[in-house]
Amino acid sequence: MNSIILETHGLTKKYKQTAALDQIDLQIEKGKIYGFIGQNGAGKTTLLRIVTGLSFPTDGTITLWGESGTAGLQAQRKRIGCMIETPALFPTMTAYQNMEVQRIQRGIPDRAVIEKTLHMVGLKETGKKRVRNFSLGMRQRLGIAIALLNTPEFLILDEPVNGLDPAGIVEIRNLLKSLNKEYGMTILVSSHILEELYQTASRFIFIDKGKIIEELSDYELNERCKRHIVLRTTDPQNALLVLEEKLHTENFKLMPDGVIRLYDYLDDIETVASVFSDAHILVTGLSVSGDTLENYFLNKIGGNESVKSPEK
Ligand SMILES: Nc1ncnc2c1ncn2[C@@H]1O[C@H](COP(=O)(O)OP(=O)(O)OP(=O)(O)O)[C@@H](O)[C@H]1O
Repeated sequence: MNSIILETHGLTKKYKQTAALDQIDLQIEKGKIYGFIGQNGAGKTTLLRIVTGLSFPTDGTITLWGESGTAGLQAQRKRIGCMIETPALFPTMTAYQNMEVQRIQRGIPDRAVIEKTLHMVGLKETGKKRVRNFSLGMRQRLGIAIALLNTPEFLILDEPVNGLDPAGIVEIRNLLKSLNKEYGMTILVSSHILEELYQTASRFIFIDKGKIIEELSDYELNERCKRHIVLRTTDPQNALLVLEEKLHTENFKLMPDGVIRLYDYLDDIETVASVFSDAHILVTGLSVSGDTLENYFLNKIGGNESVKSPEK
C-alpha cells in the first residue's frame, strides 16, 4: 500500500539530558493535511528537521515512500518541499527576483516554474512590488512558494502562521487548502495553537515533551469539542424514545458504553430531567460536557502554563 508517505518508528533525538523526541511512531498518509500541534519546545521543529534531513535522529527509523536507507531517504527527500526556518528573503527584490535567486541556488533548470509557483500562492500579480513592502502574510506565502519550487508532493511547514494577524492566517489557511485540493499535495504543518489549524487540517497530531500524545481526525476533534448533554440512564433504549417523542429531537447519539449524548436542550437541562422523571426512567447522570478547542489542547498537554503564544 503506497498511501503512506512518511513513517517513523521509535524516532528519538537526545540533546545531552533532553529528549527532544522520545520514541515517536508516526504515519503520514498521502493526500491529507496534518496539523502538528504542540507548545513551544514540544519537539515539533526537531521532528520536521529530521524528516527533511536537516538533523539526524539518535535512535529509531524513518521511512519516506517506503525507503529507509541513507541513499534512499536522500533520493525521496527531493519529493519534499519545506519551510522550517523563516526563509531569507531579499527585501529590495521582487517576489519573482527572490524566486529566481532560489531557483539558481537550488539548480532547478526550468524557469517557468517560478510563474507557476507564484500563481499557486496567489503572488503572481505583485509585479514590481518589493518584498519589503509585502505584508507578513505575503512574505509567508513567498516562503511557501520557495518551498514549492521543486514541485513537491509533500509539503512541510513549521509554524507558517506564527505572528500573523487573523487576515494573514486566513490567507495561509486558504492557500494550504487549495494546494491540497487542487494539486493533491500532502501537507504537514505545525503550530502551537490548535485554533489556528482547526479549519485547515484533516488530521491532528498532538506532541508534548517529545512524545505523541494523541492523533485524531477533524471529525473526532469536533465531536470532542462539541458541547452536549451527557445522559446516563438505566434504560437507554427507552430514553431514546423519550427524546424523540417528548423532546422532539433526533439530535443525539447513543455511545457504545450506553451513555447518550444530546446536542439539543443545552440551556434547558431541567426540561430534560423532568421528561425522564415523568416517563419513570431513572437518570443516573445528567451534565453538560464538551470543550473549547483551547481547553481541549490545554487538557491534553496537562496544564495551562506556557501554552499561549508569547507573541499574542
Ligand atoms: N540544538 C539543540 N541543542 C539543545 N537542545 C535543543 C536543540 N534543539 C532543540 N532543543 C531542545 O529540544 C526540545 C524541542 O525543541 P523544538 O525546537 O523541537 O520544539 P518546538 O516544538 O519546535 O518548539 P518551538 O516552537 O519553540 O520551536 C526543546 O527542549 C529544545 O530546547
